[in-house]
Amino acid sequence: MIDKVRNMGNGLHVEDRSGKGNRSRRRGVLQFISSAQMRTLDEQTIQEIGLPAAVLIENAGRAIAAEVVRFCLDQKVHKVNRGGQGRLQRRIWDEYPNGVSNPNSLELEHWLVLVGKGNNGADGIAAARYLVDSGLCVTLLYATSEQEMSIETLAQAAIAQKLGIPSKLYGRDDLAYGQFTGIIDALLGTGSRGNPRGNVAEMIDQANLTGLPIMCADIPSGVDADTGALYHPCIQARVTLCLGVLKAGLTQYPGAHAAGTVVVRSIGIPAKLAANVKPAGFVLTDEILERELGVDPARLRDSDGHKGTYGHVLVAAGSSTMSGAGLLASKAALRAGCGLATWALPEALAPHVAGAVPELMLAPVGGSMGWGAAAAHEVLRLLETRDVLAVGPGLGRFEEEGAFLRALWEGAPRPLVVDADALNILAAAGGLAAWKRRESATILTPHPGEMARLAGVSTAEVQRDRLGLARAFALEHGITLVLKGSRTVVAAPDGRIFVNTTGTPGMATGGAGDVLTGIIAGQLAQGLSAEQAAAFGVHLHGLAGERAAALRNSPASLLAGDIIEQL
Ligand SMILES: NC(=O)C1=CN([C@@H]2O[C@H](COP(=O)(O)OP(=O)(O)OC[C@H]3O[C@@H](n4cnc5c(N)ncnc54)[C@H](OP(=O)(O)O)[C@@H]3O)[C@@H](O)[C@H]2O)[C@@H](O)CC1
Ligand SMILES: [K+]
Repeated sequence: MIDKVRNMGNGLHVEDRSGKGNRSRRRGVLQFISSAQMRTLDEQTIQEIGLPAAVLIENAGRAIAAEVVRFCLDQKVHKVNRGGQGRLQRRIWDEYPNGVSNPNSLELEHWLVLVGKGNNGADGIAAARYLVDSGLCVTLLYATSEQEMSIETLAQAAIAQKLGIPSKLYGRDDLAYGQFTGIIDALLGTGSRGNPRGNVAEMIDQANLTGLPIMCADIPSGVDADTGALYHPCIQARVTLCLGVLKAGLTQYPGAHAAGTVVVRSIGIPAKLAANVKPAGFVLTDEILERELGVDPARLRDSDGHKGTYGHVLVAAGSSTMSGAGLLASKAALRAGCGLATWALPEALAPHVAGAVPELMLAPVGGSMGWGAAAAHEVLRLLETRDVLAVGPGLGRFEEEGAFLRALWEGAPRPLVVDADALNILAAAGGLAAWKRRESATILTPHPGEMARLAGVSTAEVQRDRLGLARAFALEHGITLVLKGSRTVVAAPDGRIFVNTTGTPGMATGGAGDVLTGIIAGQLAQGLSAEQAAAFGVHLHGLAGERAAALRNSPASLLAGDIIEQL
């Protein structure tokens, strides 16, 4: 199966191209691995199985060339559409994507291939051969002389020379970029280390400056394949043809942005070998939810179920200036399918919100003091007859906040979701290190700023390696972590990682996090485990956000409450 992970706004869209036409669906089993794992897989295939490197490179070259042809034809269809020439459009689609297209439709294309000295460069040269045979003009631009090339790259360069494919050596030969229609970046792949240097760095800068569409072999040169962090300089691509298995760094920003549309294609690594590799993580699709997490995405309900079957969520949230947070979280829990929800809130707030959500029960706590140590004990008493506690949205900061949260953390014998202000209280009190480790399921849902406070690092450090940090944190503290932001990362305490595929930039709006907390708590109440509830929760939250955004004139107009209505 060929999977396509398409960048649309901040979302991650998976296309399955195995069927007829392109159906944009979040389907397929998409796992990602590190660059070290990929190198091991390459080596095992070559050395243990005996499949020559040249075969893998041949497959890689053919896959890259096919994607370039596809890209060129897509561009033509786009242009034709604008000109309204429907018949020509149909003709192009008829010949696409099966086999090599009519060379006439590609003769004006002239692609420049940037060739590095490693095997990534070899892939680029192999691609050049297939492109020439498809009717395109191609020029190779070598970063280094032959003496520095890997054995495979040298072999490919010799073949290209015999075929008369034009080539230049960077720094020695003049080159007019104006003649080209596109660029293949085959400078650096999984063997890349640190900031691109020397000729490679100059070639990256110049390629970006041309404004031409860039297609990357395997990864964009300058992206950290494991974290998605950018080195300097870094290719800014239109498409990245990822070879063999999706690389972890392409799932996270800013690497995901530099990569553009990511297409994952097989290069002939035997499935048996690939199956032995423990993935670094999974992209959340329906299949992954079902296969890896045992979640039924259809959310079927028992025909003889009653409200007690689906659990009772208790939300401890809200303050006089942030009353909406508790309402949003509680209502989202109900819409997520729990049977009942109770909102524990400061007594003074209760009269102002009574009746706002008729399905919701209110439990005023804390007397005239509001939130404090005494309120915590009332919350724990309420929890005796409820299934899940979510704490934090709109809570604010208050005296006795550490004692309040510690009482809940150590005293709640039920699944607990900790969000927003409760995360900051947890960080300020040093609770993760000092308090008793919880036995029941615990989910923390920080955004990058809250994560930074919890981990004692800067926000920039969190964002530099979201996958690595989330995994290490969940493992160390035995909790399930939902690290929010584009491509939300869910890390389970056993070290498994899931990257969310749904959502829209419109969801960057106040209250959206409170809604997520409610959805996750609602799933926990229905009996899902912490990692099931967290992963399925972020998936549902994003889907609902997409639907809600589509109903508005602009995604920018999305309100958190709209997300709840689309659950
Ligand atoms: N393995 C296989 O058999 C197969 C591999 N395939 C393909 O090959 C890719 C991996 O190939 P690879 O291992 O040769 O590494 P690759 O990234 O091409 O080059 C690294 C070279 O660049 C250099 N260099 C490093 N960092 C640098 C920097 N910052 N700035 C400047 N230079 C830098 C470094 O040399 P150094 O500077 O250390 O002397 C090193 O020699 C993989 O992504 C895939 O596309 C498959 O398609 C088929 C089978
Ligand atoms: K590359």
